[in-house]
Amino acid sequence: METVLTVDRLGKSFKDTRIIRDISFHVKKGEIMAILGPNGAGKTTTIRSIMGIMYPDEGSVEFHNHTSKEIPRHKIGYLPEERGLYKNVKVMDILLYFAELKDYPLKKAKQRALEYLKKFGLEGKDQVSIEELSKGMGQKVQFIASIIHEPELLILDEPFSGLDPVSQEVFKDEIKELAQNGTAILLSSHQMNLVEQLCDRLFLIHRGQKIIYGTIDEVKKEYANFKCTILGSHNREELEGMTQVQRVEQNDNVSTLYLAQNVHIPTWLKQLPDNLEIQELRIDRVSLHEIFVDIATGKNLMEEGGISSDAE
Ligand SMILES: Nc1ncnc2c1ncn2[C@@H]1O[C@H](COP(=O)(O)OP(=O)(O)OP(=O)(O)O)[C@@H](O)[C@H]1O
Repeated sequence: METVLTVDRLGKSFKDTRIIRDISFHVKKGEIMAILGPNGAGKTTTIRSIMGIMYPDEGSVEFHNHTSKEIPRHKIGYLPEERGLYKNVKVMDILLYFAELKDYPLKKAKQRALEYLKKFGLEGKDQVSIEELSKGMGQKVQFIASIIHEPELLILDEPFSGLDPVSQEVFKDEIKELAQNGTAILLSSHQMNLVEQLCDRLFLIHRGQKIIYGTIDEVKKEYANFKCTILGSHNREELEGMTQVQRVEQNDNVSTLYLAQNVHIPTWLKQLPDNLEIQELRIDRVSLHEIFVDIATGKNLMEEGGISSDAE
């Protein structure tokens, strides 16, 4: 698939503080790519630099073959992190205003606006003023505003924040459908579970730098080691001394053993000590959520392997 957006070695400082450095990734047509990271990691700074709202100090942003001022902004849709639309304007008027800003034909925009309002459960709200909508409804209208002009590239900064689970599903389905129809999508989030369900690739950023970059499958294969959870009373040192155990966590009488990347589970299970008390035993892969939390809190599950900065 053709590459729509290329971000190359982006860097940005505020005063003397480096906020992001050496950020490089691309987004292809029809693909959903996530920028993930804890609060303050640099997601919004990266997105604002791509959008030209902020000027990066280093690196470049390319949309197809266009750079900086030549980028045709009307082919890009953007849902900013800060929500809010003019309060005393009618829903349809605001949507048509956004379409006009992007030079999109108004008749077509009106039709699309009505279709989307219906799809998002806001049928009949087109003549209601924004201030009469709930926060979630307002967010849906803002989402429609970002896609009204059929953008080739859609950038969504925290699209799911503040939404109830049902609205999250509605957004997820719509984002998937847009990608299936060829839109290149870049979204930021700190909700690993949603990213896992929705995205093709992810870029994990922490303290302004790349930590992991790859497809969801690659990331899982490379970082989501096995863990073994055993119910029973155990001596911690004994568990720590077992082969291929990298780390042990204990909580009451539940012990979790984090295993090495190349462990062969059937072989490993066979060598468990005869005297080990097992009331229950479970083998799972470490979830992407756990990987995320570990990185964000500076703990490293994969102590031997470490977190690579070259996942691609
Ligand atoms: N205008 C600014 N002046 C100075 N520092 C800034 C400015 N904007 C952002 N920062 C700093 O840059 C860092 C990254 O912020 P950014 O908003 O990009 O993070 P984020 O990953 O989007 O976080 P969140 O998930 O909390 O929205 C933070 O430490 C923030 O304080």
